[in-house]
Amino acid sequence: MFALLVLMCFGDKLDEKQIKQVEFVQRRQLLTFARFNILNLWPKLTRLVMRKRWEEFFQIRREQHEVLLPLILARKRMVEERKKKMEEEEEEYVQSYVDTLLDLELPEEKRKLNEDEIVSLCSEFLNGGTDTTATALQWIMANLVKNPEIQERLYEEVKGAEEIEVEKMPYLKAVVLEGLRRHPPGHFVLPHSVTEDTVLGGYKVPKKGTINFMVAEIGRDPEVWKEPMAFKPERFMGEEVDITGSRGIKMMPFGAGRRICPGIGLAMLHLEYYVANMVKEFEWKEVQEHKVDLTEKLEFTVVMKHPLKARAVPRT
Ligand code: HEM
Repeated sequence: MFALLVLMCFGDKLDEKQIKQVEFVQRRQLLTFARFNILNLWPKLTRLVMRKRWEEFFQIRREQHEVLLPLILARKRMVEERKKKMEEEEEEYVQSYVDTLLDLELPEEKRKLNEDEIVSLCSEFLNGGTDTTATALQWIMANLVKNPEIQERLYEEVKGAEEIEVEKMPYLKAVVLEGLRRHPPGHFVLPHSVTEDTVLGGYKVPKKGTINFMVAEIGRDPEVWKEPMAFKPERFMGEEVDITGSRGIKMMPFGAGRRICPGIGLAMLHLEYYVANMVKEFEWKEVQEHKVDLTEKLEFTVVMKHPLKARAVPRT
């Protein structure tokens, strides 16, 4: 998943060593996220009393720059060369995320993004799109291992297809949606700030107050969902479910409204393709010594406390 996101971000394929370097700086950032969060609460105060931690934070950021920036600049040079070539030889190339950032002009400020901003946006793209999708995939596969009859019904839908055409596979979509409802990778959205005094559900929320939403509880509300803790993709069959929240909210694994996850389309596509191909090529069986255990554990996302261990038997 990470290598795929790196390819989408920087364009041309990087070698294994480069991917490992990117993975190292990004993973370290994720793992230290909680430790540095406090610096953000009272920056003026913590700059005085937590100087060591600030230094550590800047050092990690510097090292991230040292790895990501050369890749961005190399891509910039390559795109410029290719653009020249294209004019001469009409050659085409696939756009990467970095290309779009290099082209972007901020309309209000009438300026291009600077290097620091591009590094941050690449980092956000890589971190935002890897753990979330990989976690969701693991939960979905765990439920398919635990429920062989659901896996079999899905296999019936995907087995004949030469290529996976997700729009013709309603049960596949239902399996992915049920996975996201029952096990959203994030149990909360990112913190949101209120722009004016307001009242929500009878509670006064003051201007600048921080609020969040209980994503997992919403998707497991027994007043909205029948048998909410059961894994039943059938509940999504024949029913158009809108997960963007534009027509009411029954589940919101990607958030809702203006700050909804910008990777929603990509994530759904990745999940559908991965699940379909994994089930098409292999039968996923439970291993006696490693029974599927759906206990949750909070890391950067809410992951399986005991990661899935299954036997993948090639389909003949
Ligand atoms: C199953 C996969 C994913 C899930 C469940 C997920 C979920 C979320 C959630 C809940 C938020 C916060 C929304 C809010 O605060 O209201 C978010 C934000 C974000 N996601 Fe995703 N996401 C996924 C995949 C991706 C992918 C593939 C990308 C990009 C490649 C991505 C990039 C982002 C970014 C950049 C933000 C921050 C947006 C902002 O600050 O406004 N996500 N995501």
